[in-house]
This record gives sequence, structure tokens and C-alpha cells, in this order.
Amino acid sequence: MAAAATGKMFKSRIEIDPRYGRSLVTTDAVNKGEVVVDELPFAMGPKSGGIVCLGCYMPLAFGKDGDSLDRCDTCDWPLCSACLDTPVHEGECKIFAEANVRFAGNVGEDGICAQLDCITPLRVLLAKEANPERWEKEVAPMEYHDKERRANADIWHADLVNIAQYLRGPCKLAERFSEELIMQVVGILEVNAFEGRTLQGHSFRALYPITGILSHNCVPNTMRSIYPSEDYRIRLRAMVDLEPGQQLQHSYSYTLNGTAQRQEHLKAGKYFTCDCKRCKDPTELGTNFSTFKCSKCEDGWLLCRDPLDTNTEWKCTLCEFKTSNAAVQKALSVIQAEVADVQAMPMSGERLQETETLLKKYRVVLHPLHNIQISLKQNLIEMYGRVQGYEMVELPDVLLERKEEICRQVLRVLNVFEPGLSRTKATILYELHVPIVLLAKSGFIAGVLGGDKLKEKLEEAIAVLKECVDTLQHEDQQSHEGVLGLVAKQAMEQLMQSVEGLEGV
Ligand SMILES: C[S@@+](CC[C@H](N)C(=O)[O-])C[C@H]1O[C@@H](n2cnc3c(N)ncnc32)[C@H](O)[C@@H]1O
Repeated sequence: MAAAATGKMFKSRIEIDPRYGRSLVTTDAVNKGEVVVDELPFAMGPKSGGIVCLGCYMPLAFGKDGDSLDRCDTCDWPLCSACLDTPVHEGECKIFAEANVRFAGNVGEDGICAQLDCITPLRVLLAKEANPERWEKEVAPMEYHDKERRANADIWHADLVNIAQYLRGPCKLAERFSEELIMQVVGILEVNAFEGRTLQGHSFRALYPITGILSHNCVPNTMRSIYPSEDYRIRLRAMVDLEPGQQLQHSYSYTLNGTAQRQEHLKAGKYFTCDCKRCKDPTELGTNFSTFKCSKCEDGWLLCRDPLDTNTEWKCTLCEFKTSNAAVQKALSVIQAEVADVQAMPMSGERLQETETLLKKYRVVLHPLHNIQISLKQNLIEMYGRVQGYEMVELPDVLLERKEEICRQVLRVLNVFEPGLSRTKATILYELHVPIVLLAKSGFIAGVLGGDKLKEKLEEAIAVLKECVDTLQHEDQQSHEGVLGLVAKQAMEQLMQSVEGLEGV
């Protein structure tokens, strides 16, 4: 799907900086929740992965016969029956049919179907032909780190063969697109594309040229929402109030990863070292998100001296104990492997128990707000109240208290890393309101809480839901988050009625 219209920027302009390249900067004060960018994608398509439908990105597989696969009647490439007439597939369909290139569907051991890697770059190239002005003005200036990508010889060579040479050779496009242009498009996608989800939850990647100008910060000040039911329009909003002259920033990395992991991801995929306040601070803004417990004394914490130096030393805050970064990273990878095994288990009571066991085991090694602990706690929040044996109606007060406690711990770090409007925070706030309400009600019934205290607790749950609704009201109403926002609003209104009913009791 290619859009001819250019996007809109509000209260902001492009600035060029020697460090960041182009960036967007506010021209006026912007209120929390205000839209600063609104645009349609230049092009979108599948991300690198297994075989998917080229219309809706639903995973597809060969049948037991090893042959049958949902395919396009015209070109033979993967397409589910619901997408047979989808316009997004028209461009490549014509090319594949005319060149008579068949879809072989080989999937590597890494689960990747390399033949599909050409689809999204090809859609960008076709959008360039369809909208040369938008390409020239918005897409051609996008950064693509040619030199750094060439230095990574294996990946460069794989892209060259699987995408550039495949399109120019078997697909017979050599006269339309040069090798250099195709590799530029591959780089533009790698450095700038966003991943999104369809209403059915299937992943895709899309190129939004104005939103792509934003620079990165590990504590972002804007939140992006993609609207599948509005032709995949993106809207970028201020997460917090912004002053004039402030750089608009979002996070290219997962904010709930620790500094070492974020740095690795930014370096490998975006080719820069982030030196934001959070990255430079060993305590990650006082959260202790990468902090270990000292193994030599009772109360000390182990912090690195310089998070941006891979040879940094780690030192105890109380005793003289020191160790190398290599030793810490080794310990971390052992823990991470154990965590990954548990996280690979299906959601169940057994996985819940294993998660609690891991948390207990690493309590003596990691800070309670260490990113690994927080990640396990996020898993628990999802499981308490949902998995068999731990359904909400069955949870005893002690487990409701546990759910409330871990929600509050995760919110403590999210309030620092994603201040203001944050979808992740909104989801946890929704989870938090349930134990607050159930504990208040059971306390009241047991006679432990009086009417005033019950009202106070219900008002707290209303405030929690209000913050959740204020964020999720901006999401596509048909998306998972949009629907959760509506459910939260109903729950909030019901609670408000309950509180009104308590007046004068
Ligand atoms: C998505 S692009 C952003 C727009 C880009 N500056 C341009 O002119 O097209 C990402 C690239 O911008 C630069 N960049 C973004 N945020 C940065 C940061 N916090 N520190 C250093 N460079 C950054 C890096 O070169 C990165 O690969």
C-alpha cells in the first residue's frame, strides 16, 4: 500500500545536527497527548521471517503433502484465500507473473524464508515509481548507513544476493532498478522502518518518512500509534508536555531492556552509540535496572563505573569488591538462558510457579528492579488471574496482594522510562485495578475495612483506570489496545456508580 499524500507535522520543524543528522524539534509548547506527526506509510510489507500471506501477513504453511500452500492464483506466491483480491499484492504479483518466478518456499534453520525478503524493498521501489515526488522529498534523504552496512560483509552479501540480485535477475527488473538503489532501499528499511501489528495481530514493517526523522532516546517523549483501520496511518503524540525547541524523540529499542542490551541493539541495527542520560547513568536514573547484588557483603550493590565502556569495571557500593564486565556479562547470559527456557513454556500454572521459583532464586543475585526481575514480573502479571488454577475468582487475598505488589514494582520503572502516556503502562494499570478492587471488597466483607476505606480504595482504582483510559483512548478502537481502553472505561464507569452508591452509607 503506497500513499501519494505527504504527512503532516505540527508545531515542529526539521533541524540538522552534526550528531543526530536530521531530527524534529518543537517550534511551540506541545501539550501531553497532542499530535505532532500524522502520516500514511510510504510502503509496507512483511518483516523478515517465515512464510506469510502477502496480503494480511498471517503465517502460512505447506500442507502435510509438503506441497499445498495458500497461493495467489496469478503469480503463485503465498496469499490466503481472504486476500486473493488485495491491492497491496498487485504490484509484485504482476512482476512475478510476467517474469514467471515461482515461489519455492524454502525456510532456513533460522525459520526465515529468504525469498520473501525482497517483498518490502520491492514495494518501496514500486512506491518510488508511483510517487517520485514523495520519494525525492521524504524518502531519498533518509539515512541508510551504507558504509557501516557494507562492513558487515555476511549480511551485506546475503541482502545483495537475496534481494538486489534476485530482483534484477530472475524478476527481470535490472532496467528499472540499479543494484545501488535497491541496496539503498534495503538500508533505509533497516534503519528507519517500524514494526506494527494488523488488527489480527500479525506483524509487518512500514516506512513512515516523517516519523522516521525522529531521533532516539531511551526515555522517549513521544508515543506512536498505528491505525490499521485507517490505512495504517501513524500518529505521533507527545507523551509529556514539551517546551519549544525540544527535540522530539522516541525509543528505537525496547525500553524495558537493560543498558547493555539496548546499546547492543542500537549499535547492530541503527549504527550508533546512545549517550542519553539513562545510558550514561550506572543506576539507570535511580531504578537500578541493571544492578546486581554484591556477592561479598550483605547490603552492597554492584554497579558498573561506565555503562558505555564494554571493558568497564563493576564495583560494590559498600565494600571493596570489584569484578570485570566480562564476568558480569557471563553471569547474565547464564541467567538469561534459564529465563528464556521458562519464558518458552506455554502460559500455565506450571509456568507461573517456575517463574516465581526463578524470581526467588535470583533475588540474592539481582536488584528487585533489575530488568530480568521486571521481565519475569511482567510475565506473572499476565498469568495471575488468567491461567488454570490461578483464575481471578479463585485467587486468595495473598495472591491478589502479590499481583498488586508486582504491578506497582513494574510501574515504578515504567514511570521513569516511559513517563506520561505509555501503552505498556496503561496495560499494567488495567491489571492493577483488579486486585485493588477485589481486595477492597473482600476486606469490607470480612469487616477489616470500613466504608470510608472501601470508598478510598475504589477511588484509587478509578484513578488507576482513568490513567489507563487517557492513554488507550488514542489507539485504533478496533485494535487490542483500543478494545482494552473501552473495557477499562466501562469498568471505570461501573466503579464510579458503585462509589456514588456508597455516598451516605
Ligand atoms: C531513524 S534515523 C533518524 C533520522 C536520521 N537522523 C536522518 O537524518 O534520516 C536513525 C539514525 O539517526 C541517527 N540517530 C538517531 N538518534 C540518535 C542518537 N540518540 N544518537 C546518535 N545518533 C542518532 C543515527 O545515525 C541513526 O541510525
